[in-house]
Amino acid sequence: MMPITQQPSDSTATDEHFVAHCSELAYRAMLAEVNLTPKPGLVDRNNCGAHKDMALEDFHRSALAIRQWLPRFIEFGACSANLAESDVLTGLRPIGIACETDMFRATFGVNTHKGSIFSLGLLCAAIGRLHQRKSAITPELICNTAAAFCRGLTERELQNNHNNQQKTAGQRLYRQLGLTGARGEAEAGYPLVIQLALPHYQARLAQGTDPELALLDTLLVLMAHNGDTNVASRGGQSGLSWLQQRAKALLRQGGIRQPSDLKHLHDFDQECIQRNLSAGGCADLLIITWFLAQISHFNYSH
Ligand SMILES: CC(C)(COP(=O)(O)OP(=O)(O)OC[C@H]1O[C@@H](n2cnc3c(N)ncnc32)[C@H](O[C@H]2O[C@H](COP(=O)(O)OP(=O)(O)OP(=O)(O)O)[C@@H](O)[C@H]2O)[C@@H]1O)[C@@H](O)C(=O)NCCC(=O)NCCS
Ligand SMILES: Nc1ncnc2[nH]cnc12
Repeated sequence: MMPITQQPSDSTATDEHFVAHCSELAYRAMLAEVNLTPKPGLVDRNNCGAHKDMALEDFHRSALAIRQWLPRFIEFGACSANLAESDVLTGLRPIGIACETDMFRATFGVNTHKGSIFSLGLLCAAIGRLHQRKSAITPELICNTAAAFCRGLTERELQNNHNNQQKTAGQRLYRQLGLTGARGEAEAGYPLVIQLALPHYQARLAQGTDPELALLDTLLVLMAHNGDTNVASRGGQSGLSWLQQRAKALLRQGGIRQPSDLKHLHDFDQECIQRNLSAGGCADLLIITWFLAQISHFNYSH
């Protein structure tokens, strides 16, 4: 994997270019995911999947609202580069919450990208920190840095959360099923992306698979392995196990390699709609996978 190479310089103009470029890739990652079709249970160009309260246009408006915050995450990561990693999240969170507020304003209160903001915010801040410290910028280093920002997060917000009456879906599902959700993935350094989804996507591309088919196949890999709290919140443990087994079975049959395989995804989509299951957490991890794949191509010198 080719790292983003860096040479020392004090040029503000190239820094601005760097921030703008990475932000644009993060924005395009959200569009690449939501426009990808057909995705089982998720919102796409064909339908709203298992969702009754959101459609493609909501995601486009939401992504536009988030776009303006992406440079802020990178800049905060750069500004806080001298802080200990464990102190970064405290400063990053208010920016994430303000970005969430803009997302909810753009969607009239619907949760389109809450998980995506959390993950993209962490990764963008990690990129800003690595850039400021003149480090190489690889997917592994980015995710390790995000993990270091989140050290102790699941313990603080999930394990030690007994007395909080106002539990989020993630906190409730941790108590019920032990799922650590978006926090657990981040604190572990996005292992599902780094060890499974990203190598899978890159291998498919290297084999010459059409990029959209490669991304759909990668979504199946994520669905087969992720303890997605959105799926569990809608379908319980049995819904989550069903979805994982269904994705595994499709992968065993060869996955999505050619256009004729798409009929399997259409069937899977109808079954998810019938069962009211949507893998929003997998969609977020797919956004990150696409984003990191682009970042690893970007050969930047400053
Ligand atoms: C730390 C937060 C993520 C807190 O969130 P919460 O306690 O609610 O935690 P989770 O439920 O665990 O996760 C929240 C969202 O994360 C996505 N997600 C779920 N599982 C995973 C996973 N295994 N790995 C990664 N990401 C995961 C998921 O987001 C997506 O789905 C949402 C749409 O689904 P939908 O079914 O419609 O959901 P609802 O509308 O909520 O319910 P329904 O009524 O419709 O059924 C969409 O948001 C996708 O993005 C989970 O929803 C974080 O929110 C937080 O603390 N934020 C503050 C800002 C911050 O800290 N920022 C710091 C860095 S910038
Ligand atoms: N396409 C999508 N459908 C539903 N939830 C999502 N969260 C992120 N992308 C999504």
